[in-house]
Parts: sequence; C-alpha cells; structure tokens
Amino acid sequence: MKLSANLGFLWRELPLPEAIRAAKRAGFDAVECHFPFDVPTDEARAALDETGLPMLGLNTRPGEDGEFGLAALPDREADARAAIEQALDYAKATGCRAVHVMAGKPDDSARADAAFRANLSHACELAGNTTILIEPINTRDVPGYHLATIEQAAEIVSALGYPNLKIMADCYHLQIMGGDLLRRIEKHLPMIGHVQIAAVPSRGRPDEGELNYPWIAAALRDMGYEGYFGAEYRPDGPTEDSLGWMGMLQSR
Ligand SMILES: O=C(O)[C@H](O)C(=O)CO
Ligand SMILES: [Mg+2]
Repeated sequence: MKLSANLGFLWRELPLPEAIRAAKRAGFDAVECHFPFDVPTDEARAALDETGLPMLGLNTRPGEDGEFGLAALPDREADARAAIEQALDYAKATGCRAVHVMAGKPDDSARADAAFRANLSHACELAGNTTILIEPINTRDVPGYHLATIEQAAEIVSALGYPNLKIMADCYHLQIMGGDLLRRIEKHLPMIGHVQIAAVPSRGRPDEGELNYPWIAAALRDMGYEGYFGAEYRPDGPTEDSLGWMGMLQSR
C-alpha cells in the first residue's frame, strides 16, 4: 500500500519543508497538506524535489472566523474563485496533483448547491491537469457543512461531468456518516480520486478504533483502487511515536 502523510495533522509543528523531510525519513511514499499558502512555493518545491515525494493535494483556503470553505456560499463567488485560483496557482507551482475545493457552511442549501456547482465548474475548467477534489465531511465535527455524504458528492460529480472532478473518500467521515464503507466506496470507485484514513471515533492513529484498516486497504486494492492512503489523523504525541501502524498497511 502506498501511504501519504497529511501534513495538516502530522508534523504540524514543523515548517512545511521540514515536515516533508520528516515524512520521507519516516517512510511515507507521498505527502498532502491543508493550507500551505504562507510557505513560498520554491521552498515547498525544493523539499519535494529533494525527497522525491509527490504532493498529492492541498485545500482551498477556508475563509474567515470559523468558515470551512467558501465554494457553496451564495453571494461569495468572488471570494470562492479567488481561493480556487490561489490554490491552483500554488498547486501548479509546486507540482501538487490535486486541489480540494472546500464547500463551507451555507445557510440556504438550495442556493448553496447552485453556487457550489458553478464554482466547481469554474475550478475544473481552470484546473487543466490538476484534479479537483470534493470531500464529504461529517456533520458531527462540522455541523452545517454543505457536503456530508458520498452519495451527494457522487451526484455532483456525475451531473457536472468533468473528468478531472473526483471525490476524496475520507474513511473517517464516511464511517460516521452511515458506515457500510466497502460497499459505498466500491459503488463510487471510478469517481474516487483519493482515500484518507483515521481511527473512528477518535480521529487518532489508524490502528485504533472501530475500523480495521489493514483489511479495508486490502479490500480496496482487490476492488481496483490503485491510489494512496492519506494518513489524516491526530497523533496523541510526537508524530514519530504514532507510526507503528504503517507496517501493517505497507505489508498488505
Ligand atoms: O477534515 C478533513 O477531513 C479534510 O480532509 C480537510 O481537508 C479539511 O481540512
Ligand atoms: Mg479528510
């Protein structure tokens, strides 16, 4: 299994270039991050080139004061598109493969849906070779988030019809929002651009909690998933001390 370190949660105390180097030392095959925009692109790029790790993804900026994305906020089209353009520019300058367009927590869900689809279309048309990801996020952690289920994400991907629009299937969120992980991932497999993992319910290291990731990873591989598994969990101490689970997945 190919493993990616999510540097929004792992080694988050380190500057991004140092976190990339730490991920390499620990044996990860790739990295992904959340909001790298304060780090000059040439510094991030230099660490990626030096380590040889691909950067799989980054997020559009979340907005202000507890906002969790902008793309589904009616009347915020200019802010949402500026965030998309900033993320795509950063991705292109660093060779990052995907941009996760964060939806946000709108008040009016019908207008929100129209705004989200229009902003995603804009993102897909600008993106070229960069993949655009949308991620269902559980509403226990983020009440009011516009995109909460894989079924909702699949309907949007299918309706918009862009080949570079994919779903980020975060097993932590999917398990909380209905479970039945394997069947639901298998049903939507051609639309899935990336998979993330963490324990449920703690969001701790993937060898804790109610999900059996070695088994899930082998089942996903058998059904044809060839991508990486992004470790997006919160270590309960230094990241290096939390990595005992890696061998269990790498050997599958
Ligand atoms: O929270 C998550 O699961 C994400 O993957 C994310 O990118 C939001 O920061
Ligand atoms: Mg995630």
